[in-house]
Amino acid sequence: MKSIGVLMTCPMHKYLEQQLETHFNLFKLWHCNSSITEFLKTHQGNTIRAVVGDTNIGADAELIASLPNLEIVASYSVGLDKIDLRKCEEKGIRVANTPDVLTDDVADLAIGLILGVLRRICASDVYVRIGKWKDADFGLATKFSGKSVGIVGLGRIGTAIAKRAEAFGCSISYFSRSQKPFANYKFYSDIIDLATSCQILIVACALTDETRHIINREVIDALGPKGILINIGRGAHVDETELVSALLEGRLGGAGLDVYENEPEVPEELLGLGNVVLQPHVGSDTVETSDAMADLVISNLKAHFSNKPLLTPVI
Ligand SMILES: O=CC(=O)O
Repeated sequence: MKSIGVLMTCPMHKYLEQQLETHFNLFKLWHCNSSITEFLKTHQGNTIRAVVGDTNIGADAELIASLPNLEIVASYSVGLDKIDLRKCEEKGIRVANTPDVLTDDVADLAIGLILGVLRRICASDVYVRIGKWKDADFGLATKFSGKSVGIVGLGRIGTAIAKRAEAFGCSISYFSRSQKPFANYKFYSDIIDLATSCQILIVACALTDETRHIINREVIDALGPKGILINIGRGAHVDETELVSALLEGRLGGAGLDVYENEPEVPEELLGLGNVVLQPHVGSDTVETSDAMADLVISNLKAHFSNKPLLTPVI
């Protein structure tokens, strides 16, 4: 397989890069200072048969159009929102992603964000470090155990979050396109009803045209001044301007965010808020999970080029 051209769209996990270099003829898109077209002209775009993208740069229509011999997009992510799936389908290009291996990490972080916001873990850590404890006690936080948790999207990650929250004695309800026969949680077909009924709302669905800005002003107001919003999905699930103004005006109790609309840009106003915990899109970024995701990308590519079924096919 050493002669098969594989294009990586941006720097990802070093181990993945090494594995791709070992098994394939690796091209790195970020090594070009010119346009994609220019890069592909100099690097013989027609030798490239696979693209490996991630949550930053996937495979959009322009990239797909410039690779006449592209056969597969193997994404180093579970999210598919940076891949033009319609184009891939149209052109018979296979698509694979990295589900399952990252579920636990993302669900763990969702719980971490809830605890971070409610128990004010980041603020109290700073309090100790800067010596304020010597002057006065930190003050009170808010209990997590027993709260009502609403989950937007009860897929693999949403279900893993639900299980964890259950262990904290929380009542679980969810919103999704359809009721899940396997889930013993209260189903809401209307997201406003879900937001009204829960204290913590967690976004855990895929980003699609239907779920873009699914968390809008109405949902935020339904969640209310004591409500907490957790987003481990995609920034674009939330109308960020509305989120910022709700937090500034006290119409929302707090937020734990791993993702933003224009990453790595984070709205300036959020930086000064004590009721907000911010993470730099690291839901699946542990050594163990990153290695497992990389192995899955390599296995999908090897399967494809050996005419075997993909391990985690999307298309
Ligand atoms: O955001 C992370 C992913 O889609 O894998």
